[in-house]
Amino acid sequence: MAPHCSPRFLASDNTSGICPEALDYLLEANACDDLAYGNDSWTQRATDRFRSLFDYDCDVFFVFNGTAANSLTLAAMGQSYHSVICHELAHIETDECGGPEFFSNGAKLLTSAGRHGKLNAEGIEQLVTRRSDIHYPKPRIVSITQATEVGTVYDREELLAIRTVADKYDLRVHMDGARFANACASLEATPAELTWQVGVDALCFSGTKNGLPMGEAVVFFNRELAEDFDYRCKQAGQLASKMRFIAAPWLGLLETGAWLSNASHANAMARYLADGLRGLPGAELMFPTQANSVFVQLPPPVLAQLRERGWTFYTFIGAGGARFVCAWNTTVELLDTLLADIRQALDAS
Ligand SMILES: Cc1ncc(COP(=O)(O)O)c(C=O)c1O
Ligand SMILES: C[C@H](O)[C@H](N)C(=O)O
Repeated sequence: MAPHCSPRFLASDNTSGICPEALDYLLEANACDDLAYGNDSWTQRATDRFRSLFDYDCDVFFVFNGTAANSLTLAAMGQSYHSVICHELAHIETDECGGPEFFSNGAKLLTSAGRHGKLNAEGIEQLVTRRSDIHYPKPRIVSITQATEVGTVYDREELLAIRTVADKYDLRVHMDGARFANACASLEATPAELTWQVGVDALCFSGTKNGLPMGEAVVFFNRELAEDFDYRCKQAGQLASKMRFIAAPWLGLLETGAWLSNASHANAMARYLADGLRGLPGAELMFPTQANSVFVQLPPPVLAQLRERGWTFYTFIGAGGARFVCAWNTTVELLDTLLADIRQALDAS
């Protein structure tokens, strides 16, 4: 890291830079002019690579960020009079500023609680069967976040249980995969095993949090839902004219395998941080650390002390506590410095 950089950014994996693999491919794509609006060779190669990665003839689109990916995908999966069932801590509920409701022209989000930030079949069924009258926005979509907003993951059995209840009530399954790579790494499962093989209809796969400068892939396994999605993107201002500069870095992640190694490293760093916190009197871990984020309860004076020392972390992610997120470039040295600062602040509090 350059000497002028302040490395104490653990608020989000969004604060990380571009990983080398993505940057190499970006620079290669920059060497020549190419066609615009996704007609370039890099976009074709990247979308083909996604079909190879998932071992499925899926439809793939690139948009700039995760809120657009989620909002436009949900709009494509149902009608304005439908509702979307999600967890009460879901990003689409808490942090997208009404984007899903706006782009779907009014679909309502119905929220359910669930242990460790996860929806479960019982909670979904309760919302679906609560009412059947014309005044109730008809449930049509279940949205799950994998890995979840609190750093846990859905295993295959949990995903299959959700698919079973979705089939029972003719619901479609959307997956917010802002940290999908972290879930694959955590569960040592293939992308196919965690998506179409367990009945996911559409996945919003984040590249931004995985080492890209920007860029999310919307992957439709249920291709009927993808009809005219390109027009939906264009109208929403999400059709990149120089799409090759999203596609090429994505290809870099996929062709080199960095998409998985970056996630594995981030997960390992989160486990390292959690292990260090576990031994500290006054620090209370809030959730199992199954992906790349760590939620911990710390006394307010300790949080204030950490901020004074330049550490960045979020405390608004709905579950309380402080969230530290590790990324592809997080180091043990950085975490040791954080742990030492936390230890010192706890001793002083
Ligand atoms: C779980 C989850 N979903 C979606 C998003 C949306 O991403 P963006 O901030 O790029 O709109 C985020 C944030 O980064 C997120 O944490
Ligand atoms: C919460 C914020 O919107 C962002 N999704 C993040 O995880 O950092």
